[in-house]
Amino acid sequence: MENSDLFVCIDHVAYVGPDNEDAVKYYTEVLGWHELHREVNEEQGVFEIMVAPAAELTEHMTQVQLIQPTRPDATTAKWLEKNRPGLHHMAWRVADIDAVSATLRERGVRLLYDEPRIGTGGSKINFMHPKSGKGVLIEIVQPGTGH
Ligand SMILES: C[C@@H](C(=O)O)C(=O)SCCNC(=O)CCNC(=O)[C@H](O)C(C)(C)COP(=O)(O)OP(=O)(O)OC[C@H]1O[C@@H](n2cnc3c(N)ncnc32)[C@H](O)[C@@H]1OP(=O)(O)O
Repeated sequence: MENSDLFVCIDHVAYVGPDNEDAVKYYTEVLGWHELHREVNEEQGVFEIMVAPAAELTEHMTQVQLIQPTRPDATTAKWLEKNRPGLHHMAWRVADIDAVSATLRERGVRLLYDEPRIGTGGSKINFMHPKSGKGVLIEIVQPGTGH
């Protein structure tokens, strides 16, 4: 795969905190952002709200994903025990997650899941371990139809 075919844009940046309704109130009422989507992802143990600076997404617009853990054994709950609320990960959009995953593995990148899992809006997701992301947890995401 050519380097130019790997990544499309920064899809979203994820904030983790204990109270999503409080976080979304701040983004919408103080900062003037728009809530575009919300859902609970049982597998990941997160309640997430997608917000953007515009009411309609343009092609490569980056969203902020507000995340509240839904159970104590969720990875984000464990993260909150060790860190203050704040930026948790960055997600890079891809067109073909299987092809990109294969190329990244060939290049020695450590992906957390053998196969993609389901993310926001039916997207397909995987994560690069922070050790493979220069200290940053990076999600790769192939958008679904409800994104
Ligand atoms: C639904 C969705 C969507 O977008 O559609 C989502 O986003 S779900 C979002 C929530 N889901 C996820 O995050 C799933 C992927 N994440 C994970 O599986 C986990 O968080 C791991 C990345 C494997 C870390 O778990 P682990 O149990 O190993 O934690 P740990 O505290 O022992 O951390 C191991 C090392 O990774 C570092 N580390 C942990 N979390 C980090 C983070 N968010 N950013 C940067 N570094 C991080 C720790 O500092 C530590 O470094 P040192 O070893 O140097 O001390």
